[in-house]
Amino acid sequence: MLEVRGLQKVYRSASGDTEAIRDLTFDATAGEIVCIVGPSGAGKTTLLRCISGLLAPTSGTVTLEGHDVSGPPRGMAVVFQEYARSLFPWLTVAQNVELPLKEKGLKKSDRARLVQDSLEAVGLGDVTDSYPWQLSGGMQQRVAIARAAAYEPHILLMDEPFAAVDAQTRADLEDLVRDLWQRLGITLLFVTHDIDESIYLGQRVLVLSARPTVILEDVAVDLPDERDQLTTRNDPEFGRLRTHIYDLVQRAKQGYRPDEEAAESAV
Ligand SMILES: Nc1ncnc2c1ncn2[C@@H]1O[C@H](COP(=O)(O)OP(=O)(O)OP(=O)(O)O)[C@@H](O)[C@H]1O
Repeated sequence: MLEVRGLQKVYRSASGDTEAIRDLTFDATAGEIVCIVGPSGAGKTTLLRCISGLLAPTSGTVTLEGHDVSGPPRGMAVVFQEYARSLFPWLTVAQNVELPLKEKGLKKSDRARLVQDSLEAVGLGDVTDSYPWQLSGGMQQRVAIARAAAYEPHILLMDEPFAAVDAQTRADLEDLVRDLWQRLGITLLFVTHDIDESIYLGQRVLVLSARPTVILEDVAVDLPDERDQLTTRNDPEFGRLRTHIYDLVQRAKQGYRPDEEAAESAV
């Protein structure tokens, strides 16, 4: 589904170069949930921007379903942290969800069905004619998720989508995302700061080093596919993974890198 090969990104500016990503190589197979964690400023957003074709890599390639990504790919949807900025305040909830479907060229009856189905799937079937600013933060993020789901993407990228909502809403949205993922059979790449969230959602967790980023470890999450907030988080394997990933992220913050050469340049 997705192949990232030798990805490097250097931001160039008059005040100097910033190497955000040094060398990233990984795959995601169709239907997989891969979570990405790493220290603040590691380059997680940069990585998602390169994968979504919004930013050109300095070197390396991103291939989606066999095609090189050089602009926003058709089969991809993205949900960002800032739902308030990603929804149009002058459009109703239904119109916000419908907009990308118009751009996709779907006919009116198909659009209406997808809008209604996706809003019902996220529990917002009764606020379709409201405006985003009339909804709570958690509800607005549900609209953004419904918009992505209605688009019927093959791959969905989510960049810290729940960072701005309260803990209870966050747990509900995590379950919603797992539910949509299971029902739609999509591939999901999910960036988060929250180690527990990465384990709860993921089948794999990619742990990134500090900038310039490389992969420290590709951790397999060996937990049953049926997850719930109490049982899964109390599973001894969940605790083991939490300790392991926490330790990796702490070492990443202290400058630990897997390759000798990079370790020297980071000092
Ligand atoms: N447009 C830009 N121009 C120059 N440098 C940039 C630009 N965007 C990001 N950077 C730098 O690249 C590095 C990686 O940034 P990025 O936002 O990808 O990290 P992140 O892991 O997503 O951070 P956080 O976890 O804090 O959200 C940072 O040092 C940042 O300052």
